[in-house]
Amino acid sequence: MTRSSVEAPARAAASPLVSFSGVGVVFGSTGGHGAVRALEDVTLALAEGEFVSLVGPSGCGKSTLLRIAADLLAPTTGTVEVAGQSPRAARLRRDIGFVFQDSALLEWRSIIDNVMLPLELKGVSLVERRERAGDLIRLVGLSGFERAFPRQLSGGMRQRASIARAMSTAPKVLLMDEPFGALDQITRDRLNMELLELSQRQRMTVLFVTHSIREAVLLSDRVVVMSPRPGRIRQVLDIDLARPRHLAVRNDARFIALAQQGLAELEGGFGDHG
Ligand SMILES: Nc1ncnc2c1ncn2[C@@H]1O[C@H](COP(=O)(O)OP(=O)(O)OP(=O)(O)O)[C@@H](O)[C@H]1O
Repeated sequence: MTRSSVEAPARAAASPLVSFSGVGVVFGSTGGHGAVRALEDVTLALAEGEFVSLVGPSGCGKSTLLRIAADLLAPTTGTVEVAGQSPRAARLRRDIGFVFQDSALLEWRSIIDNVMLPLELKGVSLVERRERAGDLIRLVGLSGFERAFPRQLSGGMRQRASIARAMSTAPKVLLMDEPFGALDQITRDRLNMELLELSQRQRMTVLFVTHSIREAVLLSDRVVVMSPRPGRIRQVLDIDLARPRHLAVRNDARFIALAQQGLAELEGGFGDHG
């Protein structure tokens, strides 16, 4: 059955885990000379366990939206809730995990020490930290590399470690900003599959930024296409492909049609702008 994109936000609104309501962001003084309107009137709700991707032209405010949810930035207008509370409260309760394009691991700490860091900050005992970090390292396929340092790992392995670290506090929401953008295609495919499996198994709510429409369609329940700056929601695509998904789904006619539709929306956005 095909769900329309009009019904989808209502479904998410039933018990939203993340909600943006009328969010706008202006950098610099509002109305001032150097002011940059990054986002305008963004309203979006993610249901618990939902995987939503943001795609849009460079500079349309995707990272800005993620940073707002992560409490790294306050919106100029509008409101945001994460797990029923403000982003600040959600961050302090460690309900949010964040993964960047560059793994941003601490180079002087071993992999297990990196994964344990959020637990350390939360005051979890050393015994429990070791156990949980060990489990996560196994989960992301890095067994045997606990004592290695980040520089000894490949890019894909570093991203796996980064995902394990973000998941260490069992966050309700995982925010991912182009996490696989710097990886080769084969590693990226493999990590896409692992992320799909992990997010389903842990019932995590994921907000994922990517430049690849195909990656967005492969992973998501919904794909949000944004307009050029100031970023607004241009279209929400419902990805009605069955789960569990495998890489081969990319050959299905429905996948190809959805990816083409997303691309057309993106290109249309550029057309409207110019
Ligand atoms: N701290 C800041 N001060 C001023 N302008 C900023 C700041 N952060 C972001 N911007 C501007 O806001 C706009 C949105 O940036 P953002 O990084 O969110 O876009 P994006 O869609 O993630 O881009 P990309 O796809 O290239 O990563 C850009 O024009 C950027 O230059």
